[in-house]
Amino acid sequence: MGNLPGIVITGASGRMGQMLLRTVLASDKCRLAGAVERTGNPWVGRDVGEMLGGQHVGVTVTDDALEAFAKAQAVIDFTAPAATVEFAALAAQARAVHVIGTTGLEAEHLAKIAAAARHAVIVRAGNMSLGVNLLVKLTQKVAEALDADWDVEIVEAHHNKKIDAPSGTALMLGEAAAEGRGVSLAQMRESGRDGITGARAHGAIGFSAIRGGDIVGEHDVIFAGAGERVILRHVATDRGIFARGALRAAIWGQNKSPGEYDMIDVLGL
Ligand SMILES: NC(=O)C1=CN([C@@H]2O[C@H](COP(=O)(O)OP(=O)(O)OC[C@H]3O[C@@H](n4cnc5c(N)ncnc54)[C@H](OP(=O)(O)O)[C@@H]3O)[C@@H](O)[C@H]2O)C=CC1
Ligand SMILES: O=C(O)C1=N[C@H](C(=O)O)C[C@H](O)C1
Repeated sequence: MGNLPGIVITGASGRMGQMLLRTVLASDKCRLAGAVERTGNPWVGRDVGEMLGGQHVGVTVTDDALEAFAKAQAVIDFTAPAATVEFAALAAQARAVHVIGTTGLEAEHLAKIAAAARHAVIVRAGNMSLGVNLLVKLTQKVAEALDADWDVEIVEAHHNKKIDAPSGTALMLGEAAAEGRGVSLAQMRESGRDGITGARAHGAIGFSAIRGGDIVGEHDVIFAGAGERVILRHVATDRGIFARGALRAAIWGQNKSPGEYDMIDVLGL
């Protein structure tokens, strides 16, 4: 047990935090080394098992991230951009692998994460599931095969508590389509159409977001041509797929050289 990699979960009380805690506790490949929440969160000071509605597991939720990270080999972090940037610096200080699932990261956050990755292993992906990462590769392949007369539209649907759009996954798929076509997503991206928008720009990569109920996550990549459409789709029905991917990344990252990696690296796709 002592030799298994110790994992800390940040944002422990969140939707993904709770799923990650359950996944780590059920795994025989790692052990739960800590759980972090921010100061004032009602989980701080309580036993993880109790907060998950079961038996005590002997791990108390803390708001001292550095102290928790120092005792661990990996940190799995599905929180919010400001928190993730802070955790990246602390995980690097503790030389712990930092697995980042947080989405909505802007250029300023990405620059700080890249700086932390000079000293530690960071695995970051807007979607940690096997299925979506396979879809990313397929999207790139299809975009390579079809010319820009095929309009690319990415449609995503998520639960009504999601705070960022387009989703991290949609952006990964958009990047893959752009790469397949040999263009820059920043230049071709078209989102949030409303009103008299004018005709669609040739070669644009469009994004639409649906928010409602408890949708876990659904993504369509539509290649719309003249007289036919190719649609690539992924439907998530259980957050366990993200947690299992993140755990795999945390274990994969042990003994790797410092740097930034993604799930395509982890899965060897
Ligand atoms: N890459 C992937 O595969 C996936 C990524 N995600 C992403 O993961 C993130 C979290 O999603 P979800 O679990 O649904 O969100 P929740 O809102 O349920 O959970 C977020 C957690 O992070 C904590 N948190 C937020 N800000 C801070 C901070 N500044 N310091 C410390 N803790 C903080 C929250 O604490 P508090 O409640 O106190 O605010 C909460 O516990 C999102 O960015 C989402 O898009 C989600 C699923 C899959
Ligand atoms: O916030 C979510 O829930 C999810 N976020 C990720 C994203 O932004 O793509 C992954 C998944 O779709 C669920």
